[in-house]
Amino acid sequence: MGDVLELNDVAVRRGSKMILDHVDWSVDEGQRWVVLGPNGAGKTTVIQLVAGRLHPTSGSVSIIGEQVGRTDLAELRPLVGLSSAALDQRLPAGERAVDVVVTASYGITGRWREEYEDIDLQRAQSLLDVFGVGHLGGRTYGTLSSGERKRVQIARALMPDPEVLLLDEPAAGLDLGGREELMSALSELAADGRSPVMVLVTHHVEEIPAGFTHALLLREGGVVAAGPLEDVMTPQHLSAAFGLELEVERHRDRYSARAAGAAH
Ligand SMILES: Nc1ncnc2c1ncn2[C@@H]1O[C@H](COP(=O)(O)OP(=O)(O)OP(=O)(O)O)[C@@H](O)[C@H]1O
Repeated sequence: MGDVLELNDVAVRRGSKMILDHVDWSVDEGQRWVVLGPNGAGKTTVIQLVAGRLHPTSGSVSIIGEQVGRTDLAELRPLVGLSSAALDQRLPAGERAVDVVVTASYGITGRWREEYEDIDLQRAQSLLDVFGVGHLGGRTYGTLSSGERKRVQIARALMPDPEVLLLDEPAAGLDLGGREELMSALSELAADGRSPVMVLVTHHVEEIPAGFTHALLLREGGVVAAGPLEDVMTPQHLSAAFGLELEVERHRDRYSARAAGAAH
């Protein structure tokens, strides 16, 4: 049984549509997972379940040994740091980047009348430093580029020192330089034994940071394959997930994929 996250025969239904069906997934301490699959495969829905934001229609979801439905979701949420596009839209454009990070200790978006401890502000600043945006702490969030915002969001997700870090498409919309900088920051985080369990959602095999250990491959709400990265990232599994014949290459610690037979 997964110590950290566990899905047992999970289904999620919306109206007549099964968004997830018969999903089993187990995540242990120290692992770094990528959740990969085409549009509409159910990746964000899986993340919402393990973030304690959504109840399954059937089956069971456990977060750090606590079963969703039997435990107050409000108690589970601080254990899980989440960075997603939906959350980004709720962050106030007029707030300083450092405040966007520090408010996460209080589980809120938007600084109001709270007094923050110096130690919290120092932690927020050092997390911004780790992601290379320490010099932007005093700038308002709305003035940051999308790449800078992504890094502030990840710093925010790490602020409460969560047990699990969930990153839903962290590289979406970034240019090549921004993507590669983010990949290298995430690789460093993945290599640090003090980091939380990490789960990263993407459509692109090129966006799997070096140092990630496992993959969950989804298609149409079901699991195509799950396990150690090298076992899952085969042409057979990826072709089945994406519905076309793919060639897959690994160069050092990074992957790339293209349609089989495409001009080289
Ligand atoms: N509230 C809802 N009502 C109906 N259908 C929904 C609802 N939420 C999600 N879906 C559908 O469930 C499916 C899975 O959605 P989900 O966002 O989890 O997929 P995804 O793999 O993250 O997709 P993408 O890569 O496009 O972001 C999609 O077909 C989506 O249209």
